[in-house]
Parts: sequence; C-alpha cells; structure tokens
Amino acid sequence: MHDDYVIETQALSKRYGRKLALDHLDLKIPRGRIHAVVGANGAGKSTLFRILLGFLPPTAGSARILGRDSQRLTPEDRGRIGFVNEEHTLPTWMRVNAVTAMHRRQYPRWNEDAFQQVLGHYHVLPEQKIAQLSRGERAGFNLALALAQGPELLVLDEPTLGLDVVAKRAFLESLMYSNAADACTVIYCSHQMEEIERVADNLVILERGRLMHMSAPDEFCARVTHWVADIPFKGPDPSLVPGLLQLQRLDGLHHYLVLDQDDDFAEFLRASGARSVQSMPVSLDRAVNGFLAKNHAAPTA
Ligand SMILES: Nc1ncnc2c1ncn2[C@@H]1O[C@H](COP(=O)(O)OP(=O)(O)OP(=O)(O)O)[C@@H](O)[C@H]1O
Repeated sequence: MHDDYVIETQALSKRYGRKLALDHLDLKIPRGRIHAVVGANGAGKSTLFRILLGFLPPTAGSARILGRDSQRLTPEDRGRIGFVNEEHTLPTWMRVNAVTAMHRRQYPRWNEDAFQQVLGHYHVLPEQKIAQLSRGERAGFNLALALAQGPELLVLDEPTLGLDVVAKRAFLESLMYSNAADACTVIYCSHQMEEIERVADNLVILERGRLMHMSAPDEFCARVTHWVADIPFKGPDPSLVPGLLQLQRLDGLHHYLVLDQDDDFAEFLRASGARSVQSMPVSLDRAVNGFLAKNHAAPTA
C-alpha cells in the first residue's frame, strides 16, 4: 500500500538544461520517526523537496507524498504537510499575532499547546512584526506554526542555518518533542552532522541526484573505519587501497579512512609493509564527510 511510505519516488529525474539534478531516484521513506537527508552542495536535496511539495514538476518518473501524486496535491493534502525552509518565508510586514491568527483559522487541526510549547523557547512577542524578529526567532516561530498545524509530515530544509548554538538546541528540542508527542514523520535536510547524530533515526545520503545509502546513522558509521598504520617509506599505491575514502600522512603515520572493510584490511596493510596497524571507529561527521568528499567535484589539474 502506498500509504506505508510518506515519500515514494520512482525513477524520479529532474533536468535543468544541461544539469541533471535528480537521476532516476528511487526513494522510499517509511512513516514515522526523523529522517535526515544529507548530500554535498548540489546533490539535489532542495530539488527533491520542491518536487515533493508540488512546487516543481519532475522531468520524468513519479513522486508521491503521503500516498498522493505530488503534482496533484489538494489544499487538504497540503494541510497535512508542514514545511520549514532556511529562508523562513513569512509575511515580513505582519505582526506575530496576526500571522498566528491566520494559521489558526487555516488549519482545522491547529494544536495551541504544541504552538505555545515550541514558541516558549523563544522570546517572541505577539506585537512584533516578522521583519523585527531575529533569524533564530523567525526559525522558532516558523517551526511553532508548522508543528501547531498538526502535520502528518514535516519537511525541514536546512532549518537551523545561521542559528546560534542555543537557538539550534531549542529548535532540535522542539523537533524531538513534536516527534515524540505525535505520529508526525519528520524529513530533515541538513549539513550539520552533530544535529543529525542527535535527532535522526534514519540517514539518507544523496549524491548527484542518486540514492547512495539509507540506514540508521550508526549503521552507516559502522561502514566507515579509520586505520592508522606505521608504514616505512611511501606505503601502497592509493589506487590499490580497497575502499579508500581518504588518506593522510600525519607524524610519519598513514591514516586511511575506508569504506566496507573488515579485518582483512589489516592484512592488506601488513602485506604492504606496515609494522603496526590499529583501527578506530569514526564519528558520523567524519564518516559522512569522508564518503561525500570522495566524489566531490574538484578543479581539474
Ligand atoms: N533553477 C535551476 N536552474 C538550473 N539549475 C538548477 C536550478 N536549481 C538547481 N539547479 C542545479 O541542480 C543541482 C541540484 O540543486 P539543489 O538545490 O537541489 O541541490 P542541494 O542538494 O539542495 O544543494 P545545497 O546543499 O547546496 O543546498 C545543482 O547542481 C544546481 O546547480
């Protein structure tokens, strides 16, 4: 049944002129929990969201959101989806209380408690104009509005961009509160791995418009290992190192960040002349960034 997935794309492609932003993307995101979508700049994350929310048509393939064709969403369907993006687009000339009243009228499932709970993290006064709010306050107000709408699905595109540490923490706490309290699925796009580590149950990695990985963040971390080897001289030719993501030489030691290698990798290093070999786990930040950096565009020499 389509409804088991809040998002389901099939061979979804989006082309902008010569650029293929989404490339036959097959993505299925199950209902419930917090899902983080990560990818390098230009991986196609915002394009995916724009298509899913019906702001942009696909070039080919299909995209369903809450079981509906994303290109045929009714106002009622839209009421089931909350969206917060980095720009926190709200009518800047209006006052906080007027915007709130508008949303209260617009959404039949309006939840005043959720609204007050989230807004309570920020020092926002009802008489303030949106234009007068700080970036963090605008983000918090936007999230409070989106959550109070009682959405089944909340889509957040870089919602904490430019926020300070305290505002970020308040934002994430509100997010976790919403997720724990209701049956609200959260899809969250961010470059901030420490945030993802804290809140995400599922990690989706996109690269050049394609799905590269999807699992719990811990499972992805377990795919990446950091090996330190004491190898006299140059060490093996990097092109021969299995699963190599990154190589660094620090204090005479070789540091290898590798993907999908088990203890056989230690054997490989020893056979390459290593006198000692040690493996260590890596943080999510290191794992994801090493993975993305491998295929990141680089200037041609
Ligand atoms: N309106 C457009 N016209 C032409 N190319 C576009 C347009 N919008 C996006 N692109 C291109 O499509 C690709 C995907 O862009 P998108 O904004 O979806 O990436 P992203 O993963 O959200 O990136 P970022 O992390 O930098 O926000 C990029 O290479 C971008 O240059």
